[in-house]
Amino acid sequence: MSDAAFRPRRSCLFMPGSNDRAMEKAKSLPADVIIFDLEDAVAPDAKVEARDAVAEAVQDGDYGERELVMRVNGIGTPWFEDDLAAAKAANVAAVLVPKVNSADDIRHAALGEIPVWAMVETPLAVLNIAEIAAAPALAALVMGTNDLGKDMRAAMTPDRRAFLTALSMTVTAARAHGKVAIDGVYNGIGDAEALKDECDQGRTLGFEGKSLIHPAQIDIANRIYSPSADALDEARAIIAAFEEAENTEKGVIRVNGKMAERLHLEEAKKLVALSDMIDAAA
Ligand SMILES: CC(C)(COP(=O)(O)OP(=O)(O)OC[C@H]1O[C@@H](n2cnc3c(N)ncnc32)[C@H](O)[C@@H]1OP(=O)(O)O)[C@@H](O)C(=O)NCCC(=O)NCCSC(=O)C[C@H](O)C(=O)O
Ligand SMILES: [Mg+2]
Repeated sequence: MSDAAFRPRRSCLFMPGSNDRAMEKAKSLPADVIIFDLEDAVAPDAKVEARDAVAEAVQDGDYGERELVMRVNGIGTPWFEDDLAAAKAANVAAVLVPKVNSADDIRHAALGEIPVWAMVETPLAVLNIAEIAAAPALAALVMGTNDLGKDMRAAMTPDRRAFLTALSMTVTAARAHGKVAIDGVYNGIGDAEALKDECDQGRTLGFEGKSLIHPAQIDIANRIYSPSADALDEARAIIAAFEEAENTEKGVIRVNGKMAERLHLEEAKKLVALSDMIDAAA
């Protein structure tokens, strides 16, 4: 993954492109990624106005370091082509395509330099996840557990047991191809404890962040998806140990009673770099 692609994506806040107040508020919210939605959160008769409003908001700036992503309407809808053109003209950081089913869909949405993010929210997308993740234009996979649950006729339980296969396949495919994997939204706005549990679960599965629907969810996602103080201490100890003169040529050493190989050194450097980026943006 290039340096430009490596950045914090702990909290990815969705907002309807038809909600001017939310788009204004987002300028001061500590979300790493802002996802302006033109799809399910916008009613059909508000689509065109929302597209113009999002394009204007992105072009006007004032969102600081936040990564600005536009979720367009699905391929085959009357709005898709114009949404893509607006995303390109506004020079968004990425275009998020819903209801993707195949690598052909990614090619269809590819906009030259603008990376494509894909919602993983259909049973076909889960079955085709390896080819979707391998598509060159694809930069990130974002779980859509609401649509996936509907199509699978699966129950939304707190442990998300119906989704574990899809969640894990998505992370595996993303990792196999050096792409980003973002977990799905949690619909309960006032339930901080349940959101925390779901963030813990997503992090354990390997996601690097969570998509969110409300400002009250940002701090929890940021906290859980930030490197912990203990993890940073361990990472810095591994880096320092490999820098010692007697270890510079070694493949494996002992650090604080644990085995550390070069792969751990690589991970340690990434963790420290991520933490530095988070601190710099704060
Ligand atoms: C879910 C909501 C409709 C709740 O709205 P509401 O009850 O009006 O929120 P509050 O009164 O608590 O809002 C307080 C203030 O915060 C601002 N706000 C609210 N939500 C957002 C937001 N997402 N981004 C930015 N700012 C937000 C309000 O404007 C209030 O501000 P102020 O008045 O100045 O104090 C609402 O939260 C909402 O619309 N959320 C996003 C919904 C959305 O985008 N959905 C689509 C993406 S999720 C999805 O599609 C899932 C996926 O595809 C799948 O299949 O799983
Ligand atoms: Mg969806």
